[in-house]
Amino acid sequence: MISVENLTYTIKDQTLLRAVSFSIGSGELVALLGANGAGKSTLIKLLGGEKKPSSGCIRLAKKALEKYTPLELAVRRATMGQQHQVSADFTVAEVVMMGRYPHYTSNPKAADHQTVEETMAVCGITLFSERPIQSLSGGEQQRVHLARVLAQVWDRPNGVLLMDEPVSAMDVQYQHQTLAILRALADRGYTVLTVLHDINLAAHYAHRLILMKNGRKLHDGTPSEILNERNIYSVFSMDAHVIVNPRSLKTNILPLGQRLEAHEFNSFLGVTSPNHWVANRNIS
Ligand SMILES: Nc1ncnc2c1ncn2[C@@H]1O[C@H](COP(=O)(O)OP(=O)(O)OP(=O)(O)O)[C@@H](O)[C@H]1O
Repeated sequence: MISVENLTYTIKDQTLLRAVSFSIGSGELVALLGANGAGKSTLIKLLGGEKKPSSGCIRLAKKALEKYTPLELAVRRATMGQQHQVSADFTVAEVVMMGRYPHYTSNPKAADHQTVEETMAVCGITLFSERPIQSLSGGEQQRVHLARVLAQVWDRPNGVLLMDEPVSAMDVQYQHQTLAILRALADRGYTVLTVLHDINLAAHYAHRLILMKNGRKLHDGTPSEILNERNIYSVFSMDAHVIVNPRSLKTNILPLGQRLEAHEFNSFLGVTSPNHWVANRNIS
């Protein structure tokens, strides 16, 4: 449904994405994982039309993105970015209705109101519907924006959802609930690409993972195919033990953690004395 060929993005002589290629079919939930600064958000912005590629091609249903009108794209492709700028005065229901803007001209129709109610219910925010968005907690606000983005393509099972860290502010229950919603939508025909930092959450719900580092795609496959100690180290420079969870039968990683020896800690501070940090803070 969405395909990317040799996508490169350069800004001010800095190449943030290098010849990235992949495709995601209708009915697939793909998680994009990688080190900080790997280029995941840049990729989502290119797919969402917020940035233009320096070279390469993005196709939606085999047609180049630039051949669609903005309205054709808006009713079919919804993006949840990391930052959300809405005026503090809007209520929760009004923010979710913003997702329906591409679907009506002057006033929302009955179907738009029904969509807003359904997506608010799915995201567990119906109780907040008349509250000003700014009065909600960070995780609650993120669920409102999730509902807004879902509302945009709710009646388009051939739609595309591009999500950039959609659960970063959510508690563990809502992290799982959100991924379960995205998985259910993919199972109904949506094409879903989501940036995540939690590898186990990604491995539990995604059909496929794409691992990135330094603007390149390093690994692409099912969780059981690509989550191994070598690949995890190559992307995150982190030792981890990989197991199959005996209850869920999903691939799980157990990070082995890091320990900074005193000389390593001091080297961050540019000093050599082992007791420098403690001595300067009068801590016994
Ligand atoms: N406008 C810009 N000018 C220069 N460099 C930029 C610009 N925008 C992003 N970058 C750099 O491009 C790299 C990729 O950024 P991007 O936000 O895509 O990373 P990411 O994989 O989403 O990281 P994170 O996991 O930290 O969110 C980073 O090193 C970032 O500092």
